[in-house]
Amino acid sequence: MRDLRNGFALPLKLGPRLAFDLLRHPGWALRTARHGAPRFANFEPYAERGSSTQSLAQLMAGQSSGRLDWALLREIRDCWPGQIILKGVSASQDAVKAAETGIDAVWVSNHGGRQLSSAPAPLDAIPEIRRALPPSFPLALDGGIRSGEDMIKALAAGADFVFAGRPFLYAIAALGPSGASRLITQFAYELENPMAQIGWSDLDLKDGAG
Ligand SMILES: Cc1cc2nc3c(=O)[nH]c(=O)nc-3n(C[C@H](O)[C@H](O)[C@H](O)COP(=O)(O)O)c2cc1C
Repeated sequence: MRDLRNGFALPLKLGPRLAFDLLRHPGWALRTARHGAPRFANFEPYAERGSSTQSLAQLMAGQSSGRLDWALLREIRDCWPGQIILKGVSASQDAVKAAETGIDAVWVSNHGGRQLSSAPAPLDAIPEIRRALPPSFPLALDGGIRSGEDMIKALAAGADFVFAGRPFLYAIAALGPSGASRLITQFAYELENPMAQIGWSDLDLKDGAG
């Protein structure tokens, strides 16, 4: 699966635009030359290091084949003694079925809108899902969370846990490794003002608060 379009052949092929990027970001160019292009560590058992973007995309597409139906989920449940969180749920009927199948928590998500452009926004989907499940059933949410205020909306709409994906990529791309902790500090800061505005003194009190 090794593809020679990685490495130095690629900039030459892509021409002046990439050469311009290399000149503007020599540190990045040197790191890439030394360590190779960034890769998904979780793909490593399945794809050779240095595989092309196209072959990784094919591998990924093979993972989304629609084979995961409720019967298979039941089999997985019966085989796996640990906890299972089902990610990608956006309909209350599916959330209820997941709970009936013995799933421990549901993660309301459209995978960042990257799989199906028309998938509903998790923030729109979660209130009905929350109403359909017992209050103590754990619900997580991600997708489009960009600020502390977004987190408050998700929590108020029924989430027990809120996650962010791409903001961490952006923060690290902009600031390097320290970007991740900087973003967490920023999120914490952004939570404080809306909490004060709506009278939440503690996130644990959200269910009892106005
Ligand atoms: C580069 C990238 C790769 C992702 N790969 C997966 C994946 O393999 N499986 C998955 O369930 N979600 C995947 N996601 C979706 C994230 O887990 C998460 O649901 C999404 O990024 C949340 O939305 P946000 O980025 O708007 O916060 C990926 C997201 C990005 C940006």
